[in-house]
Amino acid sequence: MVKDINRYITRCFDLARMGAGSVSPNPMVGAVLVYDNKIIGEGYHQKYGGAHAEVNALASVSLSNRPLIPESTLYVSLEPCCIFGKTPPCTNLIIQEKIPRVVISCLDLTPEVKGRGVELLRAHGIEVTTGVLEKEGQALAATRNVSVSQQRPYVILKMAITSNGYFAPLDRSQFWITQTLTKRLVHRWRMESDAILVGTTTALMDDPQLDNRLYYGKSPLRIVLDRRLQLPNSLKVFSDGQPTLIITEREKSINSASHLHYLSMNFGETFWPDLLAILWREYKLGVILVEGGQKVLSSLIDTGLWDEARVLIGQKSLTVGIPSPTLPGSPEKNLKLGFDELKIYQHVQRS
Ligand SMILES: NC(=O)C1=CN([C@@H]2O[C@H](COP(=O)(O)OP(=O)(O)OC[C@H]3O[C@@H](n4cnc5c(N)ncnc54)[C@H](OP(=O)(O)O)[C@@H]3O)[C@@H](O)[C@H]2O)C=CC1
Ligand SMILES: Nc1c(N[C@@H]2O[C@H](COP(=O)(O)O)[C@@H](O)[C@H]2O)[nH]c(=O)[nH]c1=O
Ligand SMILES: [Zn+2]
Repeated sequence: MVKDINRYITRCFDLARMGAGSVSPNPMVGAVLVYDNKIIGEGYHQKYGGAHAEVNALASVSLSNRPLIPESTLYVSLEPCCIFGKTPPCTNLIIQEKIPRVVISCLDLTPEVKGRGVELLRAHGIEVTTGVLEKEGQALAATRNVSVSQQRPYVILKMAITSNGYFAPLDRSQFWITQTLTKRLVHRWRMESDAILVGTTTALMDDPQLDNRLYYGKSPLRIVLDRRLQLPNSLKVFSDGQPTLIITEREKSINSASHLHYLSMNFGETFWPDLLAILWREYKLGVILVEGGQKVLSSLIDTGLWDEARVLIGQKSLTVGIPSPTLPGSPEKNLKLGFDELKIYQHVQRS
């Protein structure tokens, strides 16, 4: 029985992941409806602003199976919403459809939901089980749950380092550390993020494209720090016609192209919390991938404003160079990627 429950929740997770890159700042959510140990409906949140997983799961039930709904169990990877957001509350639908049992992996930490969805269902006599494969469910909902509780995007630090711990050559020229195949994984991470951010020197020295060329799906918004608007217009992030947000303390340059957006702000002590709060509140960015350089990554680590770090270790080495940023603690995961290695660190926020 527990095995079956875990299997259905795992199916919810698999469905939820199909929304990666399309639903942020909403969470990835999957749902299955089960009658007599058979799945009769399943769905996931496919697009930001679109129908929720529960709605899609119920809509997928065939006409002949519809009478079974009031005798079925709904499995959902995240607590059903009980608020009017872009769509009506899923709790209303579950109550209307007379679903007698709901099994949930983890709670939605959106302040207006946060357990109220569960309470509402129980108040209507629905049997609710929570906490099934909770750790996996929380990992899937982490970007959403961190952003709604911290009022800022979920921040992923990404860096490539040499086998002997260097980040870049001393002259700051571009030095490719990882194998070609790893690049495709990085482009997948880009697709799954709402924005990529880099520092001024990285934009200048690497002239990166910062787009998703090697995986399916969208490219994220590019964010470049350019305090004094000193970077040349010829850089790819400014000249390829795709959108870039430039963070500066100057006023927007007159005559700028329409794909270039400017955010003028103070580069003082509270720069990072101020910037992240604006990116969440005004730009609705739920996940940011920070791709360097060393100064930008180190200053985010120092302020504690990061949630996850993905460190790629290549086989190449440098005899001298800029040392890699130092992360506190030890990695939660160590993975082998062909000739490269990937270490994933999680940063537990003080809330
Ligand atoms: N191995 C890897 O994964 C990567 C390596 N690189 C390499 O790293 C090198 C560049 O790194 P690095 O020199 O550290 O430069 P960064 O790309 O981190 O840019 C740093 C500059 O950004 C500006 N800046 C504005 N606000 C901030 C802030 N709050 N915190 C930090 N910087 C801020 C400053 O310039 P100003 O004072 O002018 O405002 C600062 O000097 C290059 O060699 C590049 O090839 C880059 C990315 C990834
Ligand atoms: N050197 C290095 C990386 N560098 C990162 O990749 C950016 C280039 O992006 P693009 O121009 O879109 O391909 C560059 O500015 C920096 O952020 N990444 C890696 O996976 N491995 C590497 O060895
Ligand atoms: Zn909902």
